[in-house]
Amino acid sequence: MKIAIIGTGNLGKSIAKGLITNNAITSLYLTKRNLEELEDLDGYKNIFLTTDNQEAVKNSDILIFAVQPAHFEKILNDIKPLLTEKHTIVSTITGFVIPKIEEEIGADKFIIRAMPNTAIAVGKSMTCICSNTQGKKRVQLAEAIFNRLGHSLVIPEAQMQAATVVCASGIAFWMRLIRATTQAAIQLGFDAKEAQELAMFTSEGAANLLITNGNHPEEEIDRVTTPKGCTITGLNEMEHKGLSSSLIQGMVASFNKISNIKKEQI
Ligand SMILES: NC(=O)C1=CN([C@@H]2O[C@H](COP(=O)(O)OP(=O)(O)OC[C@H]3O[C@@H](n4cnc5c(N)ncnc54)[C@H](O)[C@@H]3O)[C@@H](O)[C@H]2O)C=CC1
Ligand SMILES: O=C(O)[C@@H]1CCC=N1
Repeated sequence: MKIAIIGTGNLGKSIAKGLITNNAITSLYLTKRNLEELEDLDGYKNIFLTTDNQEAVKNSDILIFAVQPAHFEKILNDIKPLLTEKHTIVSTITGFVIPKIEEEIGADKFIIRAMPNTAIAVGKSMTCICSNTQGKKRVQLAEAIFNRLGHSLVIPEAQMQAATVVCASGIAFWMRLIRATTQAAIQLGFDAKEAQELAMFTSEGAANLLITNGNHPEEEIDRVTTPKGCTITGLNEMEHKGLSSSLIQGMVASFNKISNIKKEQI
């Protein structure tokens, strides 16, 4: 696959690392305004670093856009004359809806919106995907790419804003939970390194129980909560302090912020 990542910042670089580690490329063009931060990716076979988006577009078939929302429109305009039948446009840009992309480059283009997360760097991204009418013909291609780099789900575009919060921002939310459990483990007597080890692998185990068994989280909780025991005592105290409620309210606030990002683009 001849892939270009237009805007190799935090997310773009994570995608690049995932693609390289999984041998998922024939060639990979990485573009960025300042290439210094990509030095560690220099020198790999078939990887090209450039500030020239047009060069990347000409030499690639799959174009993954990972720039800030405010920069996307101008970049689309710059590369529009170079787009041909061979190109599949994959946008990871938050809040930039397909009708707006079609307005810039035309509804005849194969347009996919993908919402991955930074765990794509280690092949563990939960990526949601949707497309325009033309892009439906290439959704399977997008699924194939993102399934190599984790797990993917095709959704209607109307759910993309929610997917951004749950999956993309979700990495930060889960990190904070892991950090908080690490802090608790330190208070309970472990040194910092051990505390993080306990927190990381316990959260991995919890997620894997659900992935492997397909159970509801409460079924797994019932297996752990001994009557009159320490687990239910801790859980109830967390809920008295608003654990579930604060997570839900935070995610709804995050969702509402995306509506403002969209308005800022108009
Ligand atoms: N960071 C994340 O976890 C996620 C980000 N996103 C979306 O991905 C996009 C990028 O986010 P980040 O990587 O966090 O931002 P970032 O600011 O780290 O990366 C953007 C990159 O684009 C480059 N850039 C700017 N103008 C350019 C141009 N004309 N040509 C080529 N490169 C250019 C910048 O130099 C920068 O390296 C945003 O739209 C964001 O909403 C989506 C999902 C997850
Ligand atoms: O925080 C943000 O706005 C972007 C979108 C999801 C992850 N990072």
